[in-house]
Parts: sequence; C-alpha cells; structure tokens
Amino acid sequence: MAEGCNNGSSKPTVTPYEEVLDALSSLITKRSRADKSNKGDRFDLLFEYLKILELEEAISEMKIIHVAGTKGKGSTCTFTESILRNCGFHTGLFTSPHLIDVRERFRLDGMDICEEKLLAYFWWCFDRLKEKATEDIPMPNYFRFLALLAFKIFAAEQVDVAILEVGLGGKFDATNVVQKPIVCGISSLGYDHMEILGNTLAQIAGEKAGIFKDGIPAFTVPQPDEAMNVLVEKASKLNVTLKVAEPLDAKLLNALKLSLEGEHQYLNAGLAIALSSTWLQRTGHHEFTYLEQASLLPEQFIKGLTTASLQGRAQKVPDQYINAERYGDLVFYLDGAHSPESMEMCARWFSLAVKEDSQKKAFNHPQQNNSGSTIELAQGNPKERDGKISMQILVFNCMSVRDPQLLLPRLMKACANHGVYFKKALFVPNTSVYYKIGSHALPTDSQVDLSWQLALQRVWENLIQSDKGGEAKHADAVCEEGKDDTKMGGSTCENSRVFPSLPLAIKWLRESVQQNESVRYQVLVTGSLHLVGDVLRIVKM
Ligand SMILES: Nc1ncnc2c1ncn2[C@@H]1O[C@H](COP(=O)(O)OP(=O)(O)OP(=O)(O)O)[C@@H](O)[C@H]1O
Ligand SMILES: [Mg+2]
Ligand SMILES: [Mg+2]
Repeated sequence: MAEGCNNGSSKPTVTPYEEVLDALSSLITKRSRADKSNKGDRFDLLFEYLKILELEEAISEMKIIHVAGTKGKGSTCTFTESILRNCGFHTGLFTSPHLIDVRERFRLDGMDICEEKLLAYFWWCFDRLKEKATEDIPMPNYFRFLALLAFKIFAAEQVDVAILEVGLGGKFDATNVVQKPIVCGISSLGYDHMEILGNTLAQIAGEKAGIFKDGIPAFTVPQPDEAMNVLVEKASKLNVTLKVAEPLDAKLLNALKLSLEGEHQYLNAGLAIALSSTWLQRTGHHEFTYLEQASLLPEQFIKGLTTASLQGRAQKVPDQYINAERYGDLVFYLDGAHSPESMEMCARWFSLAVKEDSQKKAFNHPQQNNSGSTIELAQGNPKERDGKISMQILVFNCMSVRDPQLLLPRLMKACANHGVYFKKALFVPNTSVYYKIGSHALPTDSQVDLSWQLALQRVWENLIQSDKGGEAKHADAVCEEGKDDTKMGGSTCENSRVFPSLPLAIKWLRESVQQNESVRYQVLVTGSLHLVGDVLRIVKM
C-alpha cells in the first residue's frame, strides 16, 4: 500500500482518478436505499462484504465513535475528530455527503485522503468485491461501498480512533455493522427523509437509536420530548447509559470562537466534547479527562473546537473572479441546510452574519459617523459608511422529495424577523444531478427540465404576495417565461428568477455587481449541499 502522497503527476486524458469516479458511479442505484424488498439491500449482506474484504477482525478492534441524527452529524464528528487529533491521536473521519470531491468523506489526521491512497484502497476493495460478486451477493450500492472503503482505509492506516457519521437513519445504515463502538452520539433530531424513515419524530428517533449497542454509553443533545422518550426507552432496553450533553457554554472557550459558525454549533460542540471525553476515558487516556464542573476545557479541546473545519456549513466565500477593486462586493454565504429546522438555523446565521459583516466594514472607516447606519441595518437594507448598499440575494434549490412549502416560508420568516429581506431569489437546478460523480458530459441547457425550479419560484412569489397582505400588485402572470436577452429559457418574475444552470445564475450575479457600483451583493446559497458544492466549484477554483 502506498505510503506517501504524490501530487505532481502529469495527467492523461482519463486520469486514474476519473476511472475511480466512473467505477463509483456504476454503483449508484436509482431505488431507495431503505427498500428492504430488494435483494441487494439486505442488511446481512454487509457482513458478507466484510468477510470478502477481510475486515471483520480489524473492525472489532477499531476504537469507534458512531454518530447518527437528523442534523449536526457531520459537524459533531468534525469537532470530535479535531479534539482527539489535538490530543495527539491518529484519527480517521468518515462523513457524508461530499461537496466537491469524494475524498472529502475520508479524512486522515484531519486531511482529505490523498488521491494516491484513495486509488490504491479503492481498487483493493472494488476488485475483490467484483471478483466475488454473484447474483446472491451483488456489488454493494454506492453508500455501502463508501462505508466499506472507509473501514478498509482506517484499518490499513491503523488509526487510533475512527469517527463515523451514519449515512441515513441508523439501524440499517451501512456504518451500523459496527458491533462494539466505544461511544455513540445522537445529534439533533428533526424531520428529514420521512419518505424512508417514517413520519413521526418518534419513528425517526427509533430508527436513529438503532445504532445503540448493548452496554455502550451514548450521548445526545436536548431533544423534543417525543424524540427523547423514544431514545430513553430504546437505551434502557439495551442497557445503554444515555446522557444529555449540554450545549457548550461559550465562556469555556477562553475568549475564542467555535470555528464552525451558527448558534446550533454550540449544541454540536457540546455533544462532541462528551463523545471525546468518554472516548478518552474508556480507552484509558485519563490525562485529558474533562470534568464538567471545571471552569475551563483542556487546551487541546479548545484548540480542536476553534480550528475544526467543514466546508459548506455556514461558510463565507468572496467571489474570486471579481475585479480586485470590487473584491468583497460579491460574497457567497453557503450553508447546506435542507430540513425545516436547519433552514431556520441557516436563516439566523445568515441574517446575523450579513449585519456583522456590514458593521465590520464600518470599523474600517472610523472617520465616518456611524449613527445612521445601524438603524438602516436593522431595516435590512443597510447603507454602509462606504456609501454602499448591501443587497441580499437567495440562490436556492432543494431535492424534489423535500417540501418547499415547509422550507421556503421558514427561511423567509426567520430572515424577516432579523430585518433581512431578499431582493431576488434565484432558482437553479443542481449541476451534480447531471454531473454525478463521474467524468460524464453535462447536458446542454436546453435539455434541462426546469419544472421543479418553476414550482419553487411559484412558492416564493406566492409567499411574497401573501406577505403583502393579499394586495397582489402583481400576480403570477408577471413572470415571463423564456423571454430573456440570452434566450436561455428560465423565467423572470419581479422577485425571482429561474436559471437553467448555475453558471448562468453566477454570470448574472457577476454582471449585476459590475453594473451596480454602489451595491454589495450578499448571496445566501442554501437548500441543498450539492448546490453548495456546485457553487464552491465555480467561485473558488
Ligand atoms: N444541531 C443542529 N440543529 C439544527 N440544524 C443544524 C444543526 N447542526 C447543523 N445544522 C444545519 O444542518 C446543516 C448540515 O450540518 P451537518 O453537516 O453538521 O449535518 P448532517 O447531519 O451531517 O447533515 P446531512 O444530512 O447533510 O449529512 C448545517 O449547514 C446547518 O444548517
Ligand atoms: Mg441528512
Ligand atoms: Mg452529513
């Protein structure tokens, strides 16, 4: 197995890495992941795969932290990894989904696995499984393969601790082949994937509690009663000590800030602290023990919590392609929220962040008086001291299994509560829907079906109309479909636009910035982590 990583190789037309992505694409199945009627989805098959890959023993010896939940899994795991790495351990972290590159899902010592190692481990697993595949034991699907690959990577790299985020649900998730983790965590529970996991919070909680293991301690965050009752019941049946980790008290950070922004991260950080300290205790590393009564966290914990990084969660990225003198006038605020609760969290983060950023600018110009600006800030259309107006734009898409009637009003209202109103909402399809993960060509814009984006646009326009108290100055009819200077399709309304592709939406934003020198564009991108990944690809490369 390759020891080091060499990034300086010259690239043939289809690179070895693209071959990996194509092979991975071949594992993507259309059917739902929890469709138990399908042979290939049987949970017990996972144990066959582990046998084929000779991973059974390695997994039983791995010192695992296993995290399920509706929201905050990835953040909690990232904080946990960072804490334990800063305590000096060799870490493996498996999270999902990825934003730009599948390697993001596998981190070793806090870094995405390098291409060279991924290639080697990938083919090691893929070829063995392919060789042994039969009608009864077909190739694992996409997510299962990635989970198996994570186990292979962490076993071969001999990590001290493996931190695993559940892909979907808990009980039947591929990561749940783990029999004896060191500690389990359940992050915030809420409504998501109801089409697979059930319709009530109690059902969802029951599914996630499927990661509890006999006698293994577990932690969760404060939950709604309906969910907590189920967790407590499942825990007591399995002889699991379930404790509630309190949200981190910001004072414990020694005047520093969590590196992941947003109030909800204090919940995730609290859980990460409990998971890390329990892991340390149960593996005999008492030197780091954190006592809840203590007034300060161990310094390694603080370092971990204040330096952990995760793309696409409350992330700010100034556009890199704008003229130098306009730098900072087009800033993307990226957050992959896609459930109603997280939509609200995201809206709050965005609202506070745009105000804070406007004020920060103001601090750079002490010669100007700041009395008027704060008031205007509160009205959501801040005229700042450099004379620029901040304008908020929304770029949105969500998967069609989500309910935009739940997501969009939550977003709009939470922003409005903080005095933030979007000047325009742009709806675009995800690039990755077509791009998938392989090296396949993109369809041309005219092939793209925009009916979902047009439906999102109608929800948005109707929300605005009903907000105006039914005055209905302009009805739906105002939207002009396909009538556009670039003849590119889509639809333009007073408050929103549909673009047939993300690059066209970004082009429009950049042109708008060029044409409006007195405006600073603050663009919230949310609704889908894939969309966030697509935007990062375009604005950061
Ligand atoms: N504790 C929380 N409560 C509510 N929303 C949260 C919480 N933590 C994170 N979020 C929101 O959910 C988004 C995704 O966060 P994160 O990646 O940590 O969660 P996840 O459970 O891994 O999500 P996914 O289902 O996408 O894998 C964030 O961008 C944020 O908007
Ligand atoms: Mg999810
Ligand atoms: Mg995740």
